[in-house]
Amino acid sequence: MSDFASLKKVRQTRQRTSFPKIELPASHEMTNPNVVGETSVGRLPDESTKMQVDFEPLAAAPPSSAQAASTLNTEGLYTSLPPALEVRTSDTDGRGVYSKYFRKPGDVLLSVKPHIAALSNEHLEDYCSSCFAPKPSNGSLRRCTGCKVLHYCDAKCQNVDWAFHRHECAAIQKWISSSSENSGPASIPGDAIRCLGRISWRKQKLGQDSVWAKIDALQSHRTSISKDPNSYDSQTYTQLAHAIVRFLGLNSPQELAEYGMHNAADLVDLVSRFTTNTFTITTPSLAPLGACVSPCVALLNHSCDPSAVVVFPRVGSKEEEPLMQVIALKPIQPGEQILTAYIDTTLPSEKRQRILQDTYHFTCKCRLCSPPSHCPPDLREVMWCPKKCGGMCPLPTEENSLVRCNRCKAPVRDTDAVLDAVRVGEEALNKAEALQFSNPPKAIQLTTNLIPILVSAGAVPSSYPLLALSRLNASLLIARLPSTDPNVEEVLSPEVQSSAGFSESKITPDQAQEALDDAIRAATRASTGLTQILVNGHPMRGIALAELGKLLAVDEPKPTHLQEAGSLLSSQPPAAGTPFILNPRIKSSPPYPPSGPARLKLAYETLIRARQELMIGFGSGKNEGGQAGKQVRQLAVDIEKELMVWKDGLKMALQDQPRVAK
Ligand SMILES: C[S@@+](CC[C@H](N)C(=O)[O-])C[C@H]1O[C@@H](n2cnc3c(N)ncnc32)[C@H](O)[C@@H]1O
Repeated sequence: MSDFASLKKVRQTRQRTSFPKIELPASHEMTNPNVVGETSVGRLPDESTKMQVDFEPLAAAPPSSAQAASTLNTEGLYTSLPPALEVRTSDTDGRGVYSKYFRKPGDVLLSVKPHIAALSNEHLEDYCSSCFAPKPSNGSLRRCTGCKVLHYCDAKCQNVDWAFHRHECAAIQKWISSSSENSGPASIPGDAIRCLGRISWRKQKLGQDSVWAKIDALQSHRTSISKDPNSYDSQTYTQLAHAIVRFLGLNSPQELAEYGMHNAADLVDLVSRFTTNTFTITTPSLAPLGACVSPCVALLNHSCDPSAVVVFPRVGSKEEEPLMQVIALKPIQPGEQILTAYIDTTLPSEKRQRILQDTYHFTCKCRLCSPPSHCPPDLREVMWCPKKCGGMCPLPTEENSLVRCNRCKAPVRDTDAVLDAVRVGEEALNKAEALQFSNPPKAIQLTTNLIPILVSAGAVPSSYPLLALSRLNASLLIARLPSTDPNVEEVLSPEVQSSAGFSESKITPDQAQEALDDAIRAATRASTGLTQILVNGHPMRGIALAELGKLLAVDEPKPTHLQEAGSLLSSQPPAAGTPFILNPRIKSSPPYPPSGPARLKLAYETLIRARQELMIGFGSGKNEGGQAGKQVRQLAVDIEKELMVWKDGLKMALQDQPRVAK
């Protein structure tokens, strides 16, 4: 049977889903890198290492040698793609990657070790900074004796990383000693800065014609940076530019030349190329781990309805990891552009457009963002028909409150109630997201309370913010589950006791069963929502199903619906994503989750479905669905054996029964 350890770990690492915002010491003056007519000076905290970074006027700055170098590097960048792919340029989205041949879902289109990668601060102790493997459950990682910050599996991993860590090691030590608080992750430069440092030091050592200069051939949005000093991108660019100057230990603008930069515009270009082209490295179960840059993967353009996905399935050798792969999600025709999603595509279109505009400076015109007029409403933005005819209506908005069912045409009368539920739900989601690590019981309470409000307002499981609340709720409830390890005796924290109304500090079997069943219901709701809107085989769907299957496979602390032995073979458990969760208006549903053998059978079926999806999202063939797919397969095999034991036991019990005389 399964345990919660891996599920809990996933939850702990789900802290960041997109490009990181870095924190600078308060002494850093915030200046807009692109304000024309205003002299902006970046101040460093340590006066002795103060360097003036004049960021003005960047938009009008002439092409620098770094930009000229990009022409040279473009050729090298394109030839690093495998022969089955080619780069083409269009007026709408610039360069993009096209497939020369037909590819089917699950095909690995591109497989590379990222150019540069760095773990985020909170993972530096628990993951190897070279191969990104987690700390072994029965052992520990080795700490770098220099910086005492990065950790490695062993000396081999450290050697592989040394070319990158060499300068970084000294720079981290200097950074820590000049920080006001000199312990804990806050006093270490973030993953974005460490990535930028690693690129710069490689370029400094190997020169402007080396592979490390390929980043200069990537797209920069320097000239599109907002002129508003308070805008998100303006602040991000300023912070990153200041921090990189400090991390590289630059004392004068002239020193930028060593890194192929000749003025502040070049520095901002570097930062812009990074923010436009960086990826979040994830674990095989999609928890964020850090940041990386891969110039050839960065040539792929975006769609909110993508044909491919970028994943880190952990199928490479230690030296190849973290191996980054682009996998086909849909059939791709010869000559078709391969498109991946840069953002969380479960969000509604307005939110997606805002993030794409703020971070990537473009307006998406994909099928989801600009649907043809006859298209049914997007399931991210719909509610059930108020007349319960089984049809759906677009969720009302402030601008469009006159909405009707797409089937029976009944209007939604109480639009204010729906608008209120959505508004309150969104507020609770923001609060719960902010509190999820500092105060999980409060975050659980917020999400648990708001889900029924949205459900009774008619929201479908895939709609925003219900799906986001359900996913957060499921991950919080999984993290709260007591350990299944018989050697670990857990005591409830006073916080959990008061929030859940427990009178004892030790969890009883009844409470453990209830907590497990709650987590299963929450995971089912989240998985149902994801299945409604994401394409078959999307890695998020596969991982959500795998989590649900693992939960169903956990030994029940106190089985609640023990079946008659004779009903084993005939029992029909509800399929994963049961109708009562899909449509709460259907009242006469069987109890969910089932108990005993019916539950085990459901676990098996869910894991089989998960494996089929993981075999697409994390690659078919040799990949075998990546590490997640292999684990799920093993668990399904174990459960199949357990089901056989049940069946055999039942047969024997029936044979042993005294025959009833006719
Ligand atoms: C990671 S780069 C992709 C490669 C880029 N097209 C190039 O020429 O280097 C991201 C940038 O490409 C452009 N882009 C990507 N997808 C797009 C789309 N669907 N529509 C318009 N522009 C897009 C945007 O300028 C975005 O900031």
